Amino acid sequence: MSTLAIEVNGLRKRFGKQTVLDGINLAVAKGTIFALLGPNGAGKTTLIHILSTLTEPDSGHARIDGYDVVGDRKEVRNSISLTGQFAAVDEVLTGEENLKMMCRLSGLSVKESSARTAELLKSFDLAGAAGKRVKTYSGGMRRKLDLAVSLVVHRPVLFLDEPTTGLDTISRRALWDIILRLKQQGMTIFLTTQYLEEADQLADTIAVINRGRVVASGTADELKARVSGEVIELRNGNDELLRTVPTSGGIEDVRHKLNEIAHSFASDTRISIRKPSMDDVFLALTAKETEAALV
Ligand SMILES: Nc1ncnc2c1ncn2[C@@H]1O[C@H](COP(=O)(O)OP(=O)(O)OP(=O)(O)O)[C@@H](O)[C@H]1O
Repeated sequence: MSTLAIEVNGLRKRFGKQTVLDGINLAVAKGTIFALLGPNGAGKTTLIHILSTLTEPDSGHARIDGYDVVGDRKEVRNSISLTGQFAAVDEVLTGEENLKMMCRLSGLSVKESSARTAELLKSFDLAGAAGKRVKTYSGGMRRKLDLAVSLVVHRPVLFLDEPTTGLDTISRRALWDIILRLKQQGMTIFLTTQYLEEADQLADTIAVINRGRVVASGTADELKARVSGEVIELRNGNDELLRTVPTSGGIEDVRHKLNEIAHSFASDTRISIRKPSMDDVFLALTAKETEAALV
């Protein structure tokens, strides 16, 4: 049996004249978290739609748990849960009513539905709000409920399209904890995000997508290593970042870089040298692509 939950080979998709996916290749191991990172319009949602059988590719192949997304649509649908950017819950109903309704629609008996609903409300920390109408929920509570609704029936692969977009830091961290717990339970999780920190914190493997192509993939550390050397950071007296400058980290290069720029900064400017962050990697990779496309 394959150890891969998701395999994508040469996937292409056009909308009219626009090539949205331009030959995507990916592999996601079972029981891992994979993050697809890319700017607005990079093609992330389109790829999730193809992998979850909502859209057909023009060419190429993709398999979920061994099933082909075009040839075995029913099997693929039975292997996945999907949570989109906008919650598919009924706002007039309470959280508990939404969950029970989804349980019943998924074929559980009344008794099973009550038990599963209670279990999900507890594990998503929504028990206190179970009897409140969803329209009174905060963004974080809604997102948790949406995720809980998609997990009524256990499926091995979970797709999360920008799960924490628009949430505050506390709600974002609460969702990260839930996502990590789902991985511990053995799920494979494929998420898209525009947040580098999210990919860095959660994902075992990351692919950076830009203009419909994977421009880099690997672990967060492997990607960071692609931006060679170190980064000089300059901050003012209030610890506000003024500028970052890439450097090899060697004494000669650091001296040279500082000599070049020192005269433009106030005398109380502080410097530190650090390893590249995911932000540096992302900017370097997507900027390179954009430059290439403009030549
Ligand atoms: N059904 C469609 N018809 C025409 N164009 C589409 C369709 N779906 C997506 N596109 C275009 O394809 C491109 C990629 O869109 P997609 O939603 O996949 O990007 P994304 O990376 O998910 O971006 P975002 O982070 O903004 O959601 C965009 O230019 C979008 O306008």
